[in-house]
Amino acid sequence: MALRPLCGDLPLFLQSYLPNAVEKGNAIQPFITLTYAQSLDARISRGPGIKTVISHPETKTMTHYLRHHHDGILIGSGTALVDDPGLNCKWGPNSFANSPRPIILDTKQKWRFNGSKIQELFNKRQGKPPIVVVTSDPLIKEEHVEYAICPIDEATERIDWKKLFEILKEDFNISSVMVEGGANVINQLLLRGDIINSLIITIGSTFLGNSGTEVSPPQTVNLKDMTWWKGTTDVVLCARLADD
Ligand SMILES: NC(=O)C1=CN([C@@H]2O[C@H](COP(=O)(O)OP(=O)(O)OC[C@H]3O[C@@H](n4cnc5c(N)ncnc54)[C@H](O)[C@@H]3O)[C@@H](O)[C@H]2O)C=CC1
Ligand SMILES: Nc1nc(O)c(N)c(N[C@@H]2O[C@H](COP(=O)(O)O)[C@@H](O)[C@H]2O)n1
Repeated sequence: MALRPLCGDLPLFLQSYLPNAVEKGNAIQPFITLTYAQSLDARISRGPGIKTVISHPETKTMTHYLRHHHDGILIGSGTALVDDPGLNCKWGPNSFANSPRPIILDTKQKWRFNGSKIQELFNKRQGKPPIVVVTSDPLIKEEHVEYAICPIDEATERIDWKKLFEILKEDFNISSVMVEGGANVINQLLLRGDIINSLIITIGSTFLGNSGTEVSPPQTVNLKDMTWWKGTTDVVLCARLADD
């Protein structure tokens, strides 16, 4: 379905939270934006396995505008398996050129490009082929997929985010990444003020209830540089993670 036109005041509202060309060019780390849509009770879906629309069409367009401004878009395997998202950019005249590279964090190697929405869009030249993040040489290598091999942190049994973003910049020329979720990924990265440059949260005017998938980091997280946009049914918060 076609997107609504972008609300006229959003580009200026978002401007100082978008990847900056000068910063991008000089940094070792890519510019990282953490962005998602949540309900008033901090749920990002109605429950496990349930793809849930929270954003109003005008904030959905904003998400595609954000996609246009990033080289890569990262999600966890939970989201890839449940939502089968397209992760392309429908904003602007050329979906292929405007789209970020989908990056799927799939250390357990469960997600397949073959048969996915990402493949369907790639075949129609409306989206880019994905980079799949793994911890060792993948058991199955799919055509058109590139693999980022990222070491696992022995203590946490998770990949080291800093290392991953360095690999994406160094080996794949990805200078900016928009992280879209899901909850597991967001709850980790809300604690990483050392990595996250911008936080952009759409808040829909609905409660999804306590069986919904919750975004809530394991400890207090303070924000700085907050600014709010108000749409028809949603508000958008732009901020940065505070150092404390
Ligand atoms: N409303 C919104 O904006 C969004 C909503 N969602 C929703 O979120 C839900 C999925 O969230 P989750 O189940 O939490 O899954 P998730 O998408 O956060 O993926 C979790 C998986 O990613 C991998 N992973 C995460 N961090 C890792 C690390 N540091 N190292 C290695 N592997 C790592 C693991 O395999 C883990 O099981 C779905 O219901 C989806 O619809 C997802 C994205 C955005
Ligand atoms: N911005 C936003 N609003 C919502 O209401 C959502 N449910 C999401 N979900 C994210 O978008 C992905 C779907 O992308 P495609 O439209 O298929 O390209 C989904 O997987 C979540 O990451 N986002």
